Amino acid sequence: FLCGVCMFSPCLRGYLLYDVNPPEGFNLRRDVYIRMASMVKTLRKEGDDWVLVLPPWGRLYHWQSPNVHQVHIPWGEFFSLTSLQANVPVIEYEEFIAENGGPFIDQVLVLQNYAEGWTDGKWEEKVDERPCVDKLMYSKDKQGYYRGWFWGYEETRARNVTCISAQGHASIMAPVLQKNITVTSVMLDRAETLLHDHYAGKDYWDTRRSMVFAKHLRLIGDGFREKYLNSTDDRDHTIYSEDWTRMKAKLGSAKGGPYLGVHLRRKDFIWGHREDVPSLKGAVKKMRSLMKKHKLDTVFVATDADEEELRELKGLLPDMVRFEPSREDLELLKDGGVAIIDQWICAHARFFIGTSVSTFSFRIHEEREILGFDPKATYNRFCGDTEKDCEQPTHWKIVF
Ligand SMILES: C[C@@H]1O[C@H](OP(=O)(O)OP(=O)(O)OC[C@H]2O[C@@H](n3cnc4c(=O)[nH]c(N)nc43)[C@H](O)[C@@H]2O)[C@@H](O)[C@H](O)[C@@H]1O
Repeated sequence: FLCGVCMFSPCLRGYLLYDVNPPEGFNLRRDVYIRMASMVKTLRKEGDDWVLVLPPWGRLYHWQSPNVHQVHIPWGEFFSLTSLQANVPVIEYEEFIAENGGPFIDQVLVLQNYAEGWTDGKWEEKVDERPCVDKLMYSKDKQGYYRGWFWGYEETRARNVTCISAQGHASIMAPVLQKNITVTSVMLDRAETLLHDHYAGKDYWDTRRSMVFAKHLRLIGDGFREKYLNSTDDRDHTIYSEDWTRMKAKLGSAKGGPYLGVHLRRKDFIWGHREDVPSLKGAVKKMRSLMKKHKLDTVFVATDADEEELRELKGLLPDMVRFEPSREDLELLKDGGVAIIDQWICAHARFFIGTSVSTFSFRIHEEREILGFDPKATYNRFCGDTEKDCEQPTHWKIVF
């Protein structure tokens, strides 16, 4: 077992696995990674050799391109593993299977909120083993092992599944794992239940900076910028270092390419008729006024709009530039790769405007913060057509 054994004998490795509520999208999942990385750092402070197992990407609600195989996707397809590893020890799930001698997870802890909510309206950090509140997404097989989604790996089994009510920061789980768990592999399911240890502090930013996009995606984005947007790092003062520990651009140093970058979130953001999301007409009006104000002739639009809305948008804004991969490229890049390239291009624009409370837009803000853009050119969002108090996004200043 793990507790403190490293001081006296060869260290056993603890594997921390995790998963997130199925409907959550790509960019919230990237945020949960930051919380889990922080927890592994806390666990390692005691000297134990914990490693974070990267949950394979797949079956995401928003990744709907037909006939593209989108399951069992390793993190290396989207992010630079060496960069992640320079922050905290991580391994891909298939490496875990190899190291662990098979697809067995010793213990799954399903995190849940307290059934009674916050007692007396008072916030306190707490964690307890409790009966499961929701229907368990795991079922016992004939041999007594638990089956579950497990990122689409049908052969994976858990030896034990328990529910834990947790309220607090990610690291409140560290003592639970250190004191009570005498196994080598633990999976936290519904890991989004835990909060950030210190949102937007140094540790947050270290992990965020380590989430360097995979090189092939950056290269495709850079090639597109040069070819269609007249944008190169030299001219735009956005020189990037693959080694994130050396990437310390001063805010205001980046100029960005001569285009307006837009993230226009649609689909489920408009189905709810949200007050803070504009009509296409409203959005295009805003784009035109920003282009005029910032003397930009080109606009790059990243959007998840459906076919019908895209047609309407093209009619309203015939000169917009979009990244539209061929069928073959889409099969290689997958929806996740295309999303990253869209984000990368938006991150290099002279001026950026995104969509209210979209984590897709938030991740672009962070990327621009890392590249050294003036916050005024980054923390902007569309307002709903009739929205009265259109509060703009918060500037989360980078900390080195
Ligand atoms: C309401 C909530 O919204 C949350 O979405 P939100 O924060 O925008 O952001 P995400 O969590 O990333 O989910 C949106 C997904 O839609 C696609 N998508 C959205 N905008 C673009 C775009 O401009 N370009 C490309 N290529 N793809 C886009 C992409 O797959 C992305 O991961 C969801 O995570 C939750 O599940 C929930 O639906």
